Amino acid sequence: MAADDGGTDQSHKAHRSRQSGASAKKKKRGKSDKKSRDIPDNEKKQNPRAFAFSSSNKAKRLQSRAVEKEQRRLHAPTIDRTYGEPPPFVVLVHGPPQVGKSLLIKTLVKHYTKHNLPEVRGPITIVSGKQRRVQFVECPNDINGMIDAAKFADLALLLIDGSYGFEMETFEFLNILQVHGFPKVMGVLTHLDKFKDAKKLKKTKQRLKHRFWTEIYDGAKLFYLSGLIHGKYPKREIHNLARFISVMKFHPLSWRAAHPYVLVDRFEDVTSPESVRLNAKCDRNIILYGYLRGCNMKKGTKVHIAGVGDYNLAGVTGLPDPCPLPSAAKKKGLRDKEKLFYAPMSGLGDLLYDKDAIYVDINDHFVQYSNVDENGEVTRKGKADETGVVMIKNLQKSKFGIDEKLESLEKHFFDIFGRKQNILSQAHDNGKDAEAEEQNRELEPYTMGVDTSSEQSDSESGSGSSDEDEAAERDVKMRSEDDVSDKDNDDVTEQQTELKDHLKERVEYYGGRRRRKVVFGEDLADNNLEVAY
Ligand SMILES: Nc1nc2c(ncn2[C@@H]2O[C@H](COP(=O)(O)OP(=O)(O)OP(=O)(O)O)[C@@H](O)[C@H]2O)c(=O)[nH]1
Repeated sequence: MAADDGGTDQSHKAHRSRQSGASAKKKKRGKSDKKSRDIPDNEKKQNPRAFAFSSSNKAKRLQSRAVEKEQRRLHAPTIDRTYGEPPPFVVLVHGPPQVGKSLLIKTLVKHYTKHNLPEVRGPITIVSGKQRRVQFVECPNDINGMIDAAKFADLALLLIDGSYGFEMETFEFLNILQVHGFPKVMGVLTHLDKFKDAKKLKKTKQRLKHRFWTEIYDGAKLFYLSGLIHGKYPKREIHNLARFISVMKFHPLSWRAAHPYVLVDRFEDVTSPESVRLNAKCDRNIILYGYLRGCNMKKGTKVHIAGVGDYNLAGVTGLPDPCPLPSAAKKKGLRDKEKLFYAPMSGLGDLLYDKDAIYVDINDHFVQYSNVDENGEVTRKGKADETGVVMIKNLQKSKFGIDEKLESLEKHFFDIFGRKQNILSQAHDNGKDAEAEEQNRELEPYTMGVDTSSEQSDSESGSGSSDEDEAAERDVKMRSEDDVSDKDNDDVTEQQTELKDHLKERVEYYGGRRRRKVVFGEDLADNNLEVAY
């Protein structure tokens, strides 16, 4: 039929879009909106005034950002030549005596590893994240120790007794840091629980913060540890500090990056006992263990051991990492079991690596003793004639552990991590300050001398900021690391020349011991002394 043929080429009537009604209106509105949004760029340029900044603040911000970007571009790029797993970053904890250095390290180690550290001795390596290890070191209280420590610190935590104020040790150390490339520096105020009056505490915090900023650079990080809870610093504050350390960016210092150096975390005397017996002062063979930093070390190089002298290396050997990074591939987070640490000098950790052996320390309650009891009977049956069993029995008989042996060696030999008496204090004892000290000795402990009251009134006047703690916390949370660390570095170099010509030292007895207080220029002029609480 004809009707069937026409079926294929039948022309349909075109759709007629609606000209009126709700949907037509909506369509029209959509089109006009689109038009207004797509203003072409050249149109904007034709009328620049219409698109200028409406806020002067915004304009200023944008301009300074542009200048900053430009300046950063002009800086010589720092080349990081390290490859493989980077060695742990060294966090040095420095401060005058009794300020809380050991306690801070113990609390930080507890935070990271959930283990209690019995004592702080030598470097303590911990895994702080999937890609990062940190080594905590307590700075000795003498000037030689400070000089050595300034050479290897990547970050220096300067502990300051907030209840007393700045002490000379802090400024001496800052001066030493200046000539060692100035690593990152952060301040930590302790003993703040000694303040009874909250208002006074707030003012002192602010005063110390501004003084810290003057001495280092504006905006230098200062943490507050408000007191002790069950003999430890508060968890929240330690969490913030640890977070800051974990995310901090460390820029390689150029001299260090070009020279190999090792921070020794363990050493061993391998001289044959016979030659020591024959001559107690014979030349010793010492093995030093530690992470190699900077660049590669060649076998024949001469090395300088700080405080000991220059020596030839008999050999250099690569050992398995005693505290490896967790395998990043498998898991997202860092599980509790993997939180590793390595502190051979502090008596923490189960594994001890030697050149030719690994010592495994097993907890007593996991050990099946096969020792012979008092009656001569074997308490638990084992194969008595096996060599391994005999060796273990011999070990059980040994009177002195490896630690005691090392200790006795140290006494006779040298003390790498020694805590010698403060050379400076000795000098002062003998020198010009002896008189002043003698006078101060007559004063009661806990008294501050003549001008105490004037400062008290001084610290009461003025205004305090209430939002410092919040700001610190916020800072940790919303950290834009790149900007901050870059700024830090720039600021430090700018300010290095301005440090510390304007301060004086005052020796006094406070809190039952001798302290060297820092008195600043303006305080001297005003005859103002600081008061604690
Ligand atoms: N009230 C109070 N006591 C603190 C605070 N910080 C530390 N201490 C106490 O100060 C004492 C000394 O602490 P340490 O950690 O041994 O100080 P240190 O700086 O390692 O001391 P040295 O190794 O002798 O230089 C300890 O008894 C601590 O409990 C604090 O913020 N408030």
